[in-house]
Amino acid sequence: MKKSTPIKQKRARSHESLAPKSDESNKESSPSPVNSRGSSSNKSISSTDSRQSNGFKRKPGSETGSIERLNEDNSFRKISTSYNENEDNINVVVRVRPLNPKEMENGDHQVVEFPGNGQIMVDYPPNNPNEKPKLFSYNVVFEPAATQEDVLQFSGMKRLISMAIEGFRCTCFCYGQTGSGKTHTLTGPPGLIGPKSVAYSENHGLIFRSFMYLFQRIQEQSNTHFILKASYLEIYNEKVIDLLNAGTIRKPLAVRWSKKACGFFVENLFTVDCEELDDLIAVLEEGMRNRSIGRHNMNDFSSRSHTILTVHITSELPAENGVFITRTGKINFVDLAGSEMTKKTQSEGKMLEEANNINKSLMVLGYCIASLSDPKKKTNHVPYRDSKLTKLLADSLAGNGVTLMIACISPAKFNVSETVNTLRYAARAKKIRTKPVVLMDPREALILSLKHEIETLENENKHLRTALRISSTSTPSDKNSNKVKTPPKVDLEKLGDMELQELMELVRLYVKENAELQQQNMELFNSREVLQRDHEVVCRENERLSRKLEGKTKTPDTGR
Ligand SMILES: Nc1ncnc2c1ncn2[C@@H]1O[C@H](COP(=O)(O)OP(=O)(O)OP(=O)(O)O)[C@@H](O)[C@H]1O
Repeated sequence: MKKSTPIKQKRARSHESLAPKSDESNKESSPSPVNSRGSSSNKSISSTDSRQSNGFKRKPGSETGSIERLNEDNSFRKISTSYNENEDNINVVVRVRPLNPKEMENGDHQVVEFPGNGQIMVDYPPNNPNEKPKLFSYNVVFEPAATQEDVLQFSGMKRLISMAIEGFRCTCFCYGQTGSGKTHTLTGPPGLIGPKSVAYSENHGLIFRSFMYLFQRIQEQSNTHFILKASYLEIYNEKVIDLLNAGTIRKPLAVRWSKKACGFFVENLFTVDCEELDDLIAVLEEGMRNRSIGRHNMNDFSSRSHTILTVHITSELPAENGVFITRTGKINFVDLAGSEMTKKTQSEGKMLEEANNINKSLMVLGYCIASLSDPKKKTNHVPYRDSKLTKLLADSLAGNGVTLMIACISPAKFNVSETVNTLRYAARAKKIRTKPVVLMDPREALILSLKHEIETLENENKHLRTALRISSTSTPSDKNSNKVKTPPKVDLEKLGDMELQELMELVRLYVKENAELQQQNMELFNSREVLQRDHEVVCRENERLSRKLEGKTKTPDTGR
């Protein structure tokens, strides 16, 4: 069996110092940066909790519990959150960015509040005494002071990475209006990733941190061979552009349907082998360099396209009998372009065309989410084919994947209607249910199952043979006992070296032998039953005759 080169077990560049330090988050000053569903608010946790790591500690004995952060003075500060690893297949978290300098300059104020337990309250419509504030509930809500590391630790991203390693198709996508912090969450502030990028910054976003975590997990599994490949594309004005092979012409690539994989794929998309962490980071840098960015009234570095960075993870795990189990998982990082009100962004010309395309594809995504989240509509048509974005996300939303949606919002009153729209969108996405499955190499899965079958049949046939031998000694007249042809004897340890055809032939012989042995056993069983019945009849007749004989010998005594 072909084996691939394992991922090199060495750390890359200067990222060795990247592991989050326990006091990394101490610089935060807000009392409640994260809150989440199911948290037991204001419950304090003993500082002797053994499950303490990275400056955080969790409620003992439960995966769901409050998270507190370690302060510089070694006391723990409640950050009002709970962390539940076993969430739905589509987890939805909300990240609220801080008010930006422009909003503060304009005297804008915050219209969102955080009641805890994964809830967020929005004063909408603002300052209307006749309307109650809108309350929404999610898996986790990250408040403005939450750090980039908080997002990795508590969004469920680590679970997603582990699942991708196990062979699931996973997707993390950021959704929200323009300027709400999607790119910041995924990659960090503008200029951080690029030729002059620093080795490590606390501003590094979720992608960078996920790569780190991915390599850490892979290096822990020294008995498994991993092959990592990455691709990076953007959907700009409904055209798919390869960000790793963009060239000067930026030739668009076709999105096609694969019958075999039952999904859409991008034809001729460049995939790069990534043996080391640095290779993945180089992919991120290259893609970020080539993506389309523009400046408008609400964001100086606005993404003018949707981007999808995919890491394919193939693992080869040695199983029994020299067989390898191959699994291919993947993880997509999707940075959606922000929905925008063109009046507010004052987009015109090229920018306006981009905005219209962005809004259109997001609208189609919205329709798909609405259809999928409504059990009544689910059987109806889901309009994936109406945009390239939804074609490529179809699998993540409704197929066999596991998805994390990070809804990014601004806290400012100026953006409140877009904020409520995003929160509604996210609430709908939360209702979608998927059915995740592990992707295994079908040929190797077949070989493995054939080997199990051979072993089971061999054991069963052995028992049947023994049963026949026992029966045939008790019924020496039986003529069938030696009629069955035994398959050639194989060393079970060497099954791994056999070709698929040989294995299938072996299974066929074992199945044949099994059927014949079953037949013989059945015949023997039937003839034994007949013998038993005859035996019973003879016994009963014997008894009757004995009783009769007894009666005859007793009569002369009583009569005279
Ligand atoms: N949580 C945050 N903390 C600090 N700064 C943030 C945060 N979120 C966003 N910002 C800053 O706000 C600005 C806009 O953010 P970003 O570019 O990520 O928005 P976006 O949602 O990706 O916008 P677009 O859809 O236009 O691309 C950036 O300067 C970014 O660094």
